[in-house]
Amino acid sequence: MAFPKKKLQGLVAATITPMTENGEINFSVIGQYVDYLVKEQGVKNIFVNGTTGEGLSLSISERRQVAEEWVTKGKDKLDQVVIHVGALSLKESQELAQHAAEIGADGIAVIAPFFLKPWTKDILINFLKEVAAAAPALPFYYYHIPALTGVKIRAEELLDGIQDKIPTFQGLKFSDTDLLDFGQCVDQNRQQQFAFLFGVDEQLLSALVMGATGAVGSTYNYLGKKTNQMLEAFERKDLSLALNYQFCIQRFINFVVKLGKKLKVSKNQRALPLEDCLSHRTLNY
Ligand SMILES: CC(=O)N[C@@H]([C@@H](O)[C@H](O)[C@H](O)CO)[C@@H](O)CC(=O)C(=O)O
Repeated sequence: MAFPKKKLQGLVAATITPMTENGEINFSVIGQYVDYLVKEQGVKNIFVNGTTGEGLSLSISERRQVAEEWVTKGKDKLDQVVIHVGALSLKESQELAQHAAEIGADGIAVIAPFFLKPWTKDILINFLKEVAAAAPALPFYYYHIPALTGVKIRAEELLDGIQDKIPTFQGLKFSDTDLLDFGQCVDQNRQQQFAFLFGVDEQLLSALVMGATGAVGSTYNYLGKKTNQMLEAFERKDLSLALNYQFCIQRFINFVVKLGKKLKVSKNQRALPLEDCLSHRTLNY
């Protein structure tokens, strides 16, 4: 077993799956995408085939190919490539987990099955355990996203004794706004070396205060640099500056949220005054 592996920390970009105009996966740009994340955003960890990557809307064959391409193109450039392998079918999830191990991914993550839902902690744990067992050398992360799965089992409850059941358990990707639940996950597992990865980008600063060790999110694809500045300010205990960065990021996300489905960018038009939002002119510090 490859443990203990380097702990997953800092920013993790939840990658978009690039598509052609015909709805086919555009593998040809993944190499450039890796370079962009590393060089322009300072982000060296990625989370593939998750919510942002529309993993659950892809076929199993597509998910395998996408995972493989990211691992191949990220080799010697990225620190960690985590593959989301959750599926409604246990067999498919296990197949994807095994495949992630074969191609040399650095970890796997799994959401709760969301159609016929597990209604107790034990049922959910049993499902996760079976998937994790298909890749026994890979760090395993539980991907908690109750608003989308409808599975409301509290993460804090799930984590209680989890390593006894899933020895490869390494951390939690927490995509929810319940900071009581998140804080208790951290507080009750201080003896463990788990990664606590927060997934609500607009609230990351609050989660850092609660003990988040990193973050997985869609905005780190393009706000990675800015968010890294927030992490640095937080590390230096400059909370006022960190808050300015968080507010800046919130203004951006708020703008996009308000646009909703109307968000369209023509070739010559910027969707929003990104520079105004992100430049030092707006950040009054
Ligand atoms: C529901 C959703 O898509 N949440 C995003 C956030 O990064 C989200 O886009 C961001 O906080 C803006 O609201 C991530 O938690 C999802 C994610 O990490 C993933 O793509 O797997």
